[in-house]
Amino acid sequence: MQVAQVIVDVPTRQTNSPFSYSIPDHLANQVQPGMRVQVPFGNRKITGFVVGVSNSSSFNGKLKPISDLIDLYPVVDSELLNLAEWLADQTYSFKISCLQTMLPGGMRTKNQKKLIAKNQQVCNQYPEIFQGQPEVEYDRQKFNNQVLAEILKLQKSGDIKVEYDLTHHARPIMRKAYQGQLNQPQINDALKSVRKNAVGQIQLLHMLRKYQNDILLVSKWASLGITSATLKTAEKKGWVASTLKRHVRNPFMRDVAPSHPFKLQPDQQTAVDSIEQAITHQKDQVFLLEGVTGSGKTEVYLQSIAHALELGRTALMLVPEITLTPQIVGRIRSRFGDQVAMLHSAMSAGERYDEWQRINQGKAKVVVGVRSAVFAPLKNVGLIIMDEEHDSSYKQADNPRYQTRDVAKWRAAYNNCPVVLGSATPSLESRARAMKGVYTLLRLPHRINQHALPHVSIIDMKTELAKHHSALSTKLADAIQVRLDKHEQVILLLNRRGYSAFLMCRDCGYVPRCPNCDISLTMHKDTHTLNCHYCGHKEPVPTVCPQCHSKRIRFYGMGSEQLEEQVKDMFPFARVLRMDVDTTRKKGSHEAIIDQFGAHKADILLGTQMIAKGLDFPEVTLVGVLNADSALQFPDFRSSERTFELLTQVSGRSGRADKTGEVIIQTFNPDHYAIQLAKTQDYEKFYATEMRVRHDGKYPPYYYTVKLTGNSPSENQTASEMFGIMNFLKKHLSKKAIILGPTPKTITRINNHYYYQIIIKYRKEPQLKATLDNILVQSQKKQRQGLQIAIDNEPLDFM
Ligand SMILES: Nc1ncnc2c1ncn2[C@@H]1O[C@H](COP(=O)(O)OP(=O)(O)OP(=O)(O)O)[C@@H](O)[C@H]1O
Ligand SMILES: [Zn+2]
Ligand SMILES: [Zn+2]
Repeated sequence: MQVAQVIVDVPTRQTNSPFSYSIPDHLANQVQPGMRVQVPFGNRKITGFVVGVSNSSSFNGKLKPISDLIDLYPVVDSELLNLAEWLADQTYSFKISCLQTMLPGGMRTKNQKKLIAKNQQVCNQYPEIFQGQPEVEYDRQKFNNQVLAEILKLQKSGDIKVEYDLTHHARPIMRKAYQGQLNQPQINDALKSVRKNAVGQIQLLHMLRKYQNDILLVSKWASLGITSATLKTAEKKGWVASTLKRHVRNPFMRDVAPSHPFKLQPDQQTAVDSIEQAITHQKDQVFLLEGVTGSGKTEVYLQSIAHALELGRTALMLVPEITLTPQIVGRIRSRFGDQVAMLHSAMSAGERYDEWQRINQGKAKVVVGVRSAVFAPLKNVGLIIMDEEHDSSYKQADNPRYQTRDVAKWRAAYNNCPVVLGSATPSLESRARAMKGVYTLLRLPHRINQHALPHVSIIDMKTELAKHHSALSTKLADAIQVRLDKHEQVILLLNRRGYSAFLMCRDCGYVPRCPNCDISLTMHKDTHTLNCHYCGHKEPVPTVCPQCHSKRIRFYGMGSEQLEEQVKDMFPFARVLRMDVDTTRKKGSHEAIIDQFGAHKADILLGTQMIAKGLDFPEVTLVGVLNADSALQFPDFRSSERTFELLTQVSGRSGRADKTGEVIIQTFNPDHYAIQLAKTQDYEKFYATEMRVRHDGKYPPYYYTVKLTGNSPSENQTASEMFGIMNFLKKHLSKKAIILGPTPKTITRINNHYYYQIIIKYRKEPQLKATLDNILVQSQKKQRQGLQIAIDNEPLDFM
């Protein structure tokens, strides 16, 4: 008898040990690791992942059989199964959530499946499956066990393809299409009969010769030079027939002209050589590519990827949240064309599934994507790149709370390939590792063609605001005017981190707060509501103060919309584009804004963090930062690092080509070292200064850290449970471990749950792993009593 080891999905009773189930005869030799199945559990049927199959069982007694298959082929390969094991261990989470994280969103829920016959012969040979149709819906009720076994065999041999139909999530898009109806002699006859000046029809007939009975979308015909008017005429003559065809979703949305590799500059060449060496010799070496903004890091990535492809291997390139990447994606596609697959959060479930399939089937050789793409089912990986490796979007905030960098390194070790971590402002963790020789440091200290880094000046807004009340300092306003006169371009950054627009009564100081959370409500002008960003609570904007009935209840803080109005008032002839969450909600609008700015159809691009990174426009010679320090007030040990990074990145958008760039930074903390060092763009000095701060404060990278968070509807319960956990930790860890807390979190109440946290800082704690594993197991019992516990290994912040 065959036995399957199954990781089951039972909320509040999770465990990392698989359960054994017997494999019923009709599924003998068909159940494989990496498939999802349905199994009985108690008196329910639940989903599970098969992680192993064996021929006997150590379990004495009768095993329950697997009830049914959810997948007809493994959706997770052996590499990813291994990875899940490691990930669960690393992040103190359950294997089931790791496995689910690896699948594209649309596949996590139950979907209809389609069976597609390889060819007509297969279709005819198995009428019990296909009933004469080339494609049928997989309906478990319709097929008995014997037919199911047959389907599984045919799918294994490649005679049947199984596709997940995401109809419920993303309907297939059907578009008008035309199909040729003529054979070659008929085409010849038609050509003789048609008038000489009917150019369109003649052209169409020639196309029919080539495409015969193919069904082509109207858009495809158009690209061949055939108009829909010509097609309609041809339809009347019976040359073509109209029909509908499934439009294959193209997440790139537009074609990209091919590009060629640049001749590398010496520093770039040295970097590419080292990376290529590691690819060729299959070494899982980690490189830190530290290059100032505009030093040509992207070109290094592209040529290294090309090398991996030449050796018949694949490449994975990770980028921060996609808002900043249309330009980068364009550059990759222009080099590698259709071999590129893309995975990011702005794509629909259907698009992501299509791309996932292309990768899984080996059709895509280069994957570009955000954090979750690190789980792309690429085989034979030859190179992994992480652009902007310091970016905070690489850490997942929910279970499993993984750091993409660690997963990338794991996969590199598994595939014997190098990892390239690239940044102008590497995370202190990575740079410290490079100093120790754990990573290989590659540096690009100069901009391409020796272009100078832009000149940066700092404006003290305290003195500025004493003089006048404008968001733009005199110096910044003057500098903008100069650019407008010279017909150059300007980028203005409004730093939104830790900053939002709120309502306040001018008479009594009343600020509307969320009834469920300890936080003030944020003003949303587009919907004209006050929203809570934590629980989703919404209420109308009051016209009188609920506390003192004054009418002087006003809106405070500057949103990008207000900034746009002010800029337009000051420069009535300037063409201004605004990029923020409101203007980029519609699909493709982000690209549209960037294209427009790139084509110099606007003079000023203003926006939030999304404009800070990755943009490469030669005409931009001025960057203004409206409020550099809104992140500095955060009680967060990384706030200086974040501020320095952001200022360096956005400054790097200025003067990237022949024209010299200028940057003007407005701040209330002109003397803060993060701002002073951003002025000289001196990463080395920043690194040295910040390392001292981290050393003195016993912060990473000198200490390892773990954050434990607990929440429940009762503040008393949360606090007392967290005290219990603290005592447990004290008992099991050494005297050297630093245990901070429990303390209420910065925002203690969210959605009427009370949050407390404990921070552990340590250098060496052999008992830590076992202790936290114990807490993880206990957390399931606590959860049933209403307390949620989260363990965050190496948290991004202590807030
Ligand atoms: N070897 C080269 N010769 C000529 N031009 C190059 C070369 N390498 C890169 N470039 C060009 O120089 C510009 C800057 O390069 P790139 O955008 O790759 O830098 P980067 O370091 O990735 O930038 P950032 O980190 O600031 O976004 C680009 O326009 C790029 O096309
Ligand atoms: Zn009031
Ligand atoms: Zn709320």
